[in-house]
Amino acid sequence: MALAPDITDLLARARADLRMGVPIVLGNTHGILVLAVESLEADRLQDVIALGADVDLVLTGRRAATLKARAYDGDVARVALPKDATLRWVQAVADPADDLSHPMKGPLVTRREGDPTLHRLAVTLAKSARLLPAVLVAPLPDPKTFAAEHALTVLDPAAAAPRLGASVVFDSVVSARVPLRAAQNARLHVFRPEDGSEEHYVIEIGRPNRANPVLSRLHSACFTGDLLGSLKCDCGPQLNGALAAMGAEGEGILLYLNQEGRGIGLANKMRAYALQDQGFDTVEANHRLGFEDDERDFRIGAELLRKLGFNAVRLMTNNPAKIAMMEKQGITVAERVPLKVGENPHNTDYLATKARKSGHLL
Ligand SMILES: Nc1nc2c(ncn2[C@@H]2O[C@H](COP(=O)(O)OP(=O)(O)OP(=O)(O)O)[C@@H](O)[C@H]2O)c(=O)[nH]1
Ligand SMILES: [Zn+2]
Repeated sequence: MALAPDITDLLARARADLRMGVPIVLGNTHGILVLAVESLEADRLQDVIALGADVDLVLTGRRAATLKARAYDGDVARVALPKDATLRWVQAVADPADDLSHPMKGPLVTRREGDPTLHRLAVTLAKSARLLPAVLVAPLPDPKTFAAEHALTVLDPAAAAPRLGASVVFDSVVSARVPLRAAQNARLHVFRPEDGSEEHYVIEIGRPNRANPVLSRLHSACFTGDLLGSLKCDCGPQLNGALAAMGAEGEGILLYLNQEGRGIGLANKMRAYALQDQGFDTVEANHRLGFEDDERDFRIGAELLRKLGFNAVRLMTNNPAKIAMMEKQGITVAERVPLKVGENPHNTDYLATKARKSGHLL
């Protein structure tokens, strides 16, 4: 029946549940109960332990490496939850904030037997909810009944897994004229993803000919740099520089993608900043939190360009990964236009790290 939620709707509901600290159920005949560590509450932790099953604290391989725990499953590690585990302990394993001041007392016992497929899916879901990538998992012998008794969202893993990795489909919601300082003939388009994730915006300057490569920028949201004028990165000057260049040419397309913190969200980016104050660089900080260097889905940029009728760009970037992904998605990068602005004493190391570790072009 069309009134019932489909798998995309259920995934959006599951993300909201995890952010609120509500458990979800993955699986139909065999299944698991999943709770995000970031939103875990003490009474829910006790309830999970009281189920009496072997509970796992599932981390990414990156976080496990920092904790020197064996990740038998490669990209994820299943840490056996001690029966006397406290909320503080669980949070300290997941969150690196106190790694240096209160090093974990190990060793952490990780599981190697059993199938980690559902555990991996649970971590992916926590990431897509912009939470720390760490979840508590308890096996459920009868997931459907358990979910019904506790009014929990149930996801069928066979349906959920492909949706989590799929390209997002967008609806064009509205567009209207917004005269900008950099270009008076600008329009803002709002695109809404059908999976319930963040909206993205496109600023169209002039009326570029769809048959020619358009001057473009894929700009990732940076609240601190774009709005506050943070000196820790170069985002604000890049945003303004790109708009100014498009204004000077009389046309261009700036995609403002709400992928804050290279796709980890503002809260996690601030966790990364706190780690950077402890001496870790931008890449190391992401890894300690359990993330990859860059968690953005660059397919979104290509998708939006295509929706607006563009197949070729002159891309303003220093990031070769953006160029490669555009090409892979079938958008021709006719030219790379360097965008070197905004270097200052606070971001010299950040920019140098990006050049050294992420291959950014100088
Ligand atoms: N996780 C994390 N994200 C950061 C940090 N500093 C800036 N960001 C984010 O990085 C993104 C900036 O990306 P872009 O401006 O696209 O930069 P880029 O990938 O280097 O590519 P170009 O600017 O096109 O060369 C924004 O989402 C920022 O919020 C950091 O230290 N950690
Ligand atoms: Zn920034």
